[in-house]
Amino acid sequence: MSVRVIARIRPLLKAEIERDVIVEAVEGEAKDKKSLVRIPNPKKESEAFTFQFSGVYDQEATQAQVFDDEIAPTVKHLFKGYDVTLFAYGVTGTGKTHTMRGGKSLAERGVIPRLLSSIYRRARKVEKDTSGVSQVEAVMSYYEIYNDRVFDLFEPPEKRTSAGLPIRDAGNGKTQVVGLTERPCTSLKEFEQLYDEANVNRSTSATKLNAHSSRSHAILCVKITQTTGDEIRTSTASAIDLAGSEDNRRTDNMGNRMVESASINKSLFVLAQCVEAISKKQARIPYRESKMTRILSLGQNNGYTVMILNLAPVRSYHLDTLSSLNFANRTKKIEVNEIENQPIYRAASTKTKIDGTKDVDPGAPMLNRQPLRPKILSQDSHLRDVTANVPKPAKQFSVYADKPKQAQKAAPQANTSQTRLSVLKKSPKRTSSEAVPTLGRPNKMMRPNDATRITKVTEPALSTNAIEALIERKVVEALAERADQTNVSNGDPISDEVQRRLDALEKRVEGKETERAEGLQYLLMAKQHQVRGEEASALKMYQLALPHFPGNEKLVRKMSALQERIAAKKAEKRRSVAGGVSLPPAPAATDDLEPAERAAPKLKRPKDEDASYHEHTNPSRVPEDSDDDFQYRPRTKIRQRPAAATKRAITSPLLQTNSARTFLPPQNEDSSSSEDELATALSEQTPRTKHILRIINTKDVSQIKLLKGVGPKKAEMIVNCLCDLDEDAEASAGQLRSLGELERLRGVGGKLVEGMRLGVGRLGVFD
Ligand SMILES: Nc1ncnc2c1ncn2[C@@H]1O[C@H](COP(=O)(O)OP(=O)(O)OP(=O)(O)O)[C@@H](O)[C@H]1O
Repeated sequence: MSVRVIARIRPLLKAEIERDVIVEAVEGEAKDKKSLVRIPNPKKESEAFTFQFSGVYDQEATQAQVFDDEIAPTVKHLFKGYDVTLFAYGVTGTGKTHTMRGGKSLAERGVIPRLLSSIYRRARKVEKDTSGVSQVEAVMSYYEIYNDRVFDLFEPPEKRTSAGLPIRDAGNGKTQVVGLTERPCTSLKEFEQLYDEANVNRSTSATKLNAHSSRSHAILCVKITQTTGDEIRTSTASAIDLAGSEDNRRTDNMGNRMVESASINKSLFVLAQCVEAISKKQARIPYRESKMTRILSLGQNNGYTVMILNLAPVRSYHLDTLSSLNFANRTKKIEVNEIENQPIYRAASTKTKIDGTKDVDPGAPMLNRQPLRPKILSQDSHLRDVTANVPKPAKQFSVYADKPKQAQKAAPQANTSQTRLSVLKKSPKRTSSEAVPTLGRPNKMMRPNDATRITKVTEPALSTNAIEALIERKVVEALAERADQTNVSNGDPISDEVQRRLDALEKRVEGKETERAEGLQYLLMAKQHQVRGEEASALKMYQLALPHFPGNEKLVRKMSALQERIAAKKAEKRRSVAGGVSLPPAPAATDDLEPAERAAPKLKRPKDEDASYHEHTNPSRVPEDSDDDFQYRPRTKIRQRPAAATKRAITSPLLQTNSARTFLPPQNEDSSSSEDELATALSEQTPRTKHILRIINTKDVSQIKLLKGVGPKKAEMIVNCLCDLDEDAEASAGQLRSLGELERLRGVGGKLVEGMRLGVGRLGVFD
């Protein structure tokens, strides 16, 4: 089924006024529930755009209503073994944290505490209904992604390492954070205490748009384990409060806030790129370009995914709201595999004693797979209806037989945990020796004379020895994994003196790298602002970057050119105002205006005042003069495409990815054509070349420097060149498409590229 998207419009805040409300929730076809969001066209107020979602909640909607209608139904699926992912998405200050966490009072409690309450209630019911035969346990982990680094929120900040926790792929589209604390949590009270304590560790700060703005993405995972006899079923509910995208023209962020903001915007930008790539069915989805997208794994993960789109109702958010709506519109079309986690069966590890009797090792886990089922494809089907009304498709594969045939006959829909439970109740409890043949295989692999066979139908494919070997391998793997995790979080004790020296060394190295990285971040942001025509903000960024590059004359030259340009524009504006001429809006963004001008009543401004929103998506409207007199000559030019290639302006992540198909003219498709060409070019490369280009195109110094023969200085140089290419109309947004292009970058050359290739080849991955 597809990702279920619901929208929630928050009430007005104190400083907002009723007549600024432009977003409304409207009834759709179903009269009992609102399902449309209506918002005016920023270019023509008389027109409105309408977006349809699975549910739309207006300003009056309560926390209970949102939870009961949209989230509560997922708990049932969680207990059937499906993973559930809930995430709140929206611009800063639109109510994500309010929706997910909520307030302290009962009525104000958000989705997360209500979800936990519901889980505990259901767990008690399961235990009661089975007279204690089924036991349910819940453990929690809670972490944040701050500046693209993962930190455990159950650990106090002073215990954090600057690099954060590593993440790795855990198969099935899941990503695992290594070394994360898991806290068992037996009651709602216990949860609330843990959750509140952990939230103190979350990075929040005041910004102009939100006094308690989340500066990180927070991910709460509740893993529930249901044990019924020898069957162990686990599933995880993940509740994610994403940080909100920020248009820094409105936040006035500076310093750390700006760096955080850049990181938040970048990850949301990657998320939007992922959604775009999925919707265009592209071969490469850029999940790996940000930790948040790797962890969220939208469209890769199995189970149920619900996105809550938080919206502000007022005009000041107009363009951001449209971008969010467009993003959500695409997200709702993403298909997610509706596959429950496979149960694990304990027992069945038998050792034959000398006297011929068998010894049971009850602790040994054994995988007992579900038969494969085809994916159910449906759009916007309601979660509640999925198992209730949609009949399970006929089993098309029989890779592993789950139970002896008799049991299957008694329960024809053997794929749900409920039926499995009922089978367990009906049939006498399995003994360990019976458990062996449950690992049946397809007929073509069956061994007719296996001594452990019980029924003719489900002959075991593996001998007892093979099963034991399999179990042993699994146990060794599990132990190795655990050891791996322990190593990360608790290394061998070392003396205080050594630790002190290590810390000092780490700080020195980190300090230098962070300094440079911070400087580069400011430069990058300055360039982004400049492309958008936000010259005042660009200047601020250059000013912040300057201390990181002392004595850099080129930077100083850039800044003074920019200053002159801003002054000239202001003078021109003053002249035109004095002359009473109403000029069309300058391409420069609103942050170049004086506050009084910014607050000027809409009527006095030309009807095209929101043009800045369209400029970035409509190539023909990119401010032509924005770069001309301010010389941004890329240090490296690459002959690539004809001059007709579109210039791609960079804007806030939401705005940029919004090709705004709903309302923008068709030529906007051009904005993505360079990406398409890039994807095609990349898909034609050899794996080794692709690997190198992928690393280079991350523009991440820490990754690039690891390529053979590169090192930190060269890596930085390469990143600088790529950033320059961002400005170049001929390049694909600073993305390289071939090793030839890489070779031609300043300071790179064929020898170095060949070295990189050999270095990658030596890893043996691509041979
Ligand atoms: N449904 C609502 N009812 C009452 N107040 C709300 C609601 N939604 C949001 N608010 C208020 O709006 C303000 C901003 O909300 P919140 O902090 O949840 O935004 P956010 O989207 O999480 O922002 P950020 O991304 O900056 O963290 C808060 O004061 C919050 O109490």
